Amino acid sequence: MDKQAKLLSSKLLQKHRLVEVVLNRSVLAWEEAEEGRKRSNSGAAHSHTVQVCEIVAVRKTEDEDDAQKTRKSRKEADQLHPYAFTVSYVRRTRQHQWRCADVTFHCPSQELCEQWIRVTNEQLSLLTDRPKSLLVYINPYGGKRRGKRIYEQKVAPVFRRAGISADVIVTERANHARDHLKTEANLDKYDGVVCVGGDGMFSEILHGLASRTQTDHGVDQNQPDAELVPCSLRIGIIPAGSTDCICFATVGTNDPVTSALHIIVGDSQPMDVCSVHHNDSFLRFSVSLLGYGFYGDLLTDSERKRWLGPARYDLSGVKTFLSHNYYEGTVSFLPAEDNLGSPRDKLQCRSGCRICQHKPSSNDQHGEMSDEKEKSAKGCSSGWTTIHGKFIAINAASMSCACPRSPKGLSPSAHLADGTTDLILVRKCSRLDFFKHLLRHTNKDDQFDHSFVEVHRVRKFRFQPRHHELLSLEDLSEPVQKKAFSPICSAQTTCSYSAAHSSWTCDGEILPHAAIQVSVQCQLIRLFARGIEEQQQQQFVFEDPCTLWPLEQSTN
Ligand SMILES: Nc1ncnc2c1ncn2[C@@H]1O[C@H](COP(=O)(O)OP(=O)(O)OP(=O)(O)O)[C@@H](O)[C@H]1O
Ligand SMILES: CCCCCCCCCCCCC/C=C/[C@@H](O)[C@H](CO)NC(=O)CCCCC
Ligand SMILES: [Ca+2]
Repeated sequence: MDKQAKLLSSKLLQKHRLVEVVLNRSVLAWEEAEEGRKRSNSGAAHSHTVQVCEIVAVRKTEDEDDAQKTRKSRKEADQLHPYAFTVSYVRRTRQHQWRCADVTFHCPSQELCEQWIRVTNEQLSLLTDRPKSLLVYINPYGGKRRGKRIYEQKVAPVFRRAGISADVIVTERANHARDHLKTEANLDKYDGVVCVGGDGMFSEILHGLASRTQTDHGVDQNQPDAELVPCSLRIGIIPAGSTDCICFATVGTNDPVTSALHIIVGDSQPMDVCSVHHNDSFLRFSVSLLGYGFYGDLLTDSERKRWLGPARYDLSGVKTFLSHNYYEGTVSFLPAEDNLGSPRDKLQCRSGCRICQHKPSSNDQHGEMSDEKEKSAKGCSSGWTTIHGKFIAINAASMSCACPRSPKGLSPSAHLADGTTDLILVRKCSRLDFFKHLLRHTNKDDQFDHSFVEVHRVRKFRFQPRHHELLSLEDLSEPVQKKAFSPICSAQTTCSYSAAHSSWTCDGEILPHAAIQVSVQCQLIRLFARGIEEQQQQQFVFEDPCTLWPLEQSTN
């Protein structure tokens, strides 16, 4: 099929200028017609192109405001073009933000106007990746408690314009969305699930959808080696939380309208999910940060300060930094040797990422090894690597974890969908050194370029706190009881403290066990996103802005 072949071509009026408008299978384009340019003595024609896949909707222009505006200032030529249609499309503005722009074309006859609407709609109906029906969950208490307003004022109008129907559930308690998805929701009715909230709310949606998928396929997710079935419904994230790192790292900005437009155009971004087990029982899934030590302590403290909103992280951050705790334990991991990238290669995961498209060899898919191979690997340490040490932080980042606080993230070169996680080990060091390491998360310097930091790209890892190594297997099945904090001032020049153990934060939730086994499930879910676009793909538009809507409101 020739994508360039013209489906329609007409001379129409746009803002009193006669323009040549062309539609083919991939593009809608318009530029001032030659006669118009001659008349107005303007030089070279400005041409405009919109990808058909980025058209939001086309409709007859019936809006009274539009009609009145044009009637008042009608010139002779306009009166010859009394019928109009409006195309709403995606316009890139700054820093990965998208807006919905409108352009209106006036036609000389009703037939021509209707033909344009019909043929454009026919092309849109061929875009089968676009969702028509969505199930939306809103957390009214996430972030600055603006989820409901953000959805109603910024997102619902764009969905309506695109002809998307949405069933909306405003959650009434924590885990409402998770439980509804797990057992009640009739998922056959929907083309996707939308989460309005932060990373914690996203985690609920992920758990509901992934667990439901395993149950429907008879897969027992308690088995650490079970091959999990990918979820068929995509998830859209409308950011309305405190960190929103999953949205930021998959879209490049935390902006509700941009996210809504990625949903409308039917984008699809596969994403790795870590499954976390304690012995043979499933604990949680993680897509962003699994952190022990610094981030575990920070999150534990910040949970008590939820009432402070996003500022709780700053306060708990300072407090945790000043405590300067370290923890002893053993980390074992299975390196992703066949992966194309490495954590320090400075290759960032971007839209259409080559590394995420590379499939690992069949016997290493999902990072799985046969039991025998794995056991022997552990025994002779050829596959698994074991490190014993005292750590200030152990972080596993399955994606960059970029967020407004740290625009390049915890692991700037981590990939969204390569089947690996970046395991970052920060050993005991002075407060000043740890501060320097943290500071590098906010600037261009390499946060891994310290003697006390190492980073490994892995498919699986385990952690055993030292405290537990002396216990029997039966004891290991008991939840870890947090010991009374009993600081021991170390003999170092700087004062560090060793409590018995920390907790793991798993995408912002605290895990009940310190001894965990983690396995990356390659591309278990898909988001309505496309990864961060390279800067040159952004269009910077300098001509007259067409109407951008919904009009900016101070809801964010
Ligand atoms: N109706 C509700 N009442 C109380 N808690 C809720 C409700 N709905 C969801 N939650 C819980 O609120 C927690 C926090 O929500 P959310 O992630 O949206 O915001 P946040 O914590 O401010 O942002 P972030 O996770 O990005 O830091 C989630 O763990 C979720 O389980
Ligand atoms: C001297 C200045 C030092 C500044 C250091 C900044 C380092 C920031 C790294 C931020 C990494 C965030 C990773 C995201 C994790 C989310 O799953 C989780 C839930 O939303 N949020 C946090 O853990 C919230 C984590 C908040 C950390 C402050
Ligand atoms: Ca990954």
